Amino acid sequence: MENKLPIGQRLTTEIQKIGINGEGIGYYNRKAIFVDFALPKEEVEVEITADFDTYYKANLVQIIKKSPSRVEPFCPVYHECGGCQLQHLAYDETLALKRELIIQAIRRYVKTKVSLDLIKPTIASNPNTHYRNKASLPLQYKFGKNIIGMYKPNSNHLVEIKDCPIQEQDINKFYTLILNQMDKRKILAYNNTSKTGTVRFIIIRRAEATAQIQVTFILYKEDPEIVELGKYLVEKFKEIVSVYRVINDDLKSREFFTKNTNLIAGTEAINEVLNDVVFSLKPDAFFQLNTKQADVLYNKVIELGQFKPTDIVIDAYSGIAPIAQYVAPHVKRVYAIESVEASIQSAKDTIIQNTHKNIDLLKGDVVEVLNKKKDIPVDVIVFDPPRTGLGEKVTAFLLKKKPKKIIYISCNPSTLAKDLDVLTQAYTIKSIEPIDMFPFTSHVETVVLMSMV
Ligand SMILES: C[S@@+](CC[C@H](N)C(=O)[O-])C[C@H]1O[C@@H](n2cnc3c(N)ncnc32)[C@H](O)[C@@H]1O
Repeated sequence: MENKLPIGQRLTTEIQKIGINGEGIGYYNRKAIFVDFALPKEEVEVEITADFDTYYKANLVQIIKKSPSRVEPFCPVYHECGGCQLQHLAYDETLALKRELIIQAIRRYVKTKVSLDLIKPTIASNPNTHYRNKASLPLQYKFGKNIIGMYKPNSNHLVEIKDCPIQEQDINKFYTLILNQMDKRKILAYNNTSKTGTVRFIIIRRAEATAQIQVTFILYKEDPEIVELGKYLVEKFKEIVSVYRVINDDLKSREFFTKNTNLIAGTEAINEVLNDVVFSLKPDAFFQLNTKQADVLYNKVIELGQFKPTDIVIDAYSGIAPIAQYVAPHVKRVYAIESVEASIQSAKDTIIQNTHKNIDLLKGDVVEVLNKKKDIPVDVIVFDPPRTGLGEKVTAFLLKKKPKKIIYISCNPSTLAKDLDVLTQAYTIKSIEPIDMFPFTSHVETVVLMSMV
């Protein structure tokens, strides 16, 4: 291409919009330049760091014309850690930007015209700091101490995290306490170069309603000292009620849990309470990371569903079935479909402990279960799939089965928009509502209500 920019080239560009990962996007000869930490309408000097077929990547060198929405990030390691992408933008503006990301995805993938009036303002998270109820952080042993942190994006440099403003305060507190105990007991983080140490990750999950904490140690190999530490933690701290250890020596896998997962101290689950329902949380069961916003999301489902006592509802991709639990009092029957055994188990325990017994748990892949149960006379289906979205098989099922109403919860605007493109052949979009589940990150949750044309 003519006028190709070499690596290291500096240039000035005006940022036009924000990308799906929160980066600013400027252009050079109509080829996009992705610049982390740059904001729309800013004039910036950048340095090209990579050249791909359709875009450049560049570092921000200096801001020549600053956006009025730019603010000072509140985390001291914001620029290194990579966990958040939007702390340099005023919170209200992050909400507007998340709505914009959905608009961009819909314009790109949905052929039917979608009126902007249908896309509501993003529902803010309150609180928007210390909202995260679970952290899964890697460890390193450095200068005679265990440290915990996040890997700097695209590097093996661990950025130490001491007091994360996104995690719940108790999670920060117990990370510090556990690391101190590990140092004292000479339990070391695993090091793959020297093959020393054992602990690869520590996961801490906290239930907001009960303040109970569950700690899970992901180990490279067995370590009897961890069992002792687990027992100590449960005896010493009233909040820590459940400690697990997992042996996982597969350094390439992104999964934490293996068949070699054992409770080493305390109870099997911690209890969270939402909408008067007690949820049993085992370490590998899915639970939304922002507890208060999860309640907002589930109440939104109730509001949009306008359920009737005669309704039959499906909660697809149900996790531990919180949506089924919220919907159950309003309808005749709910079928919850989930493939992961741990989540099904937690959902079962939740049903046993609570009053709503009109929920049937169906274990398996959503496509297979829907096809097996195709004769159920469904009124409303609620979908909450992973980032991959519904995909061809589920959308084809819906176009054939034609339930009256669909509520689609999505954590990925692109796959959502691709699925909507197919579903709008038979369905009318009634509303699209972004919900901020992960403040100051580029992630956005969306709830879409659709009904038969
Ligand atoms: C985004 S979570 C939603 C969970 C739940 N609605 C909630 O709010 O807690 C998606 C869930 O879908 C499950 N899942 C992923 N792929 C699946 C599939 N093909 N069939 C059934 N469940 C699946 C995951 O295990 C996870 O629990």
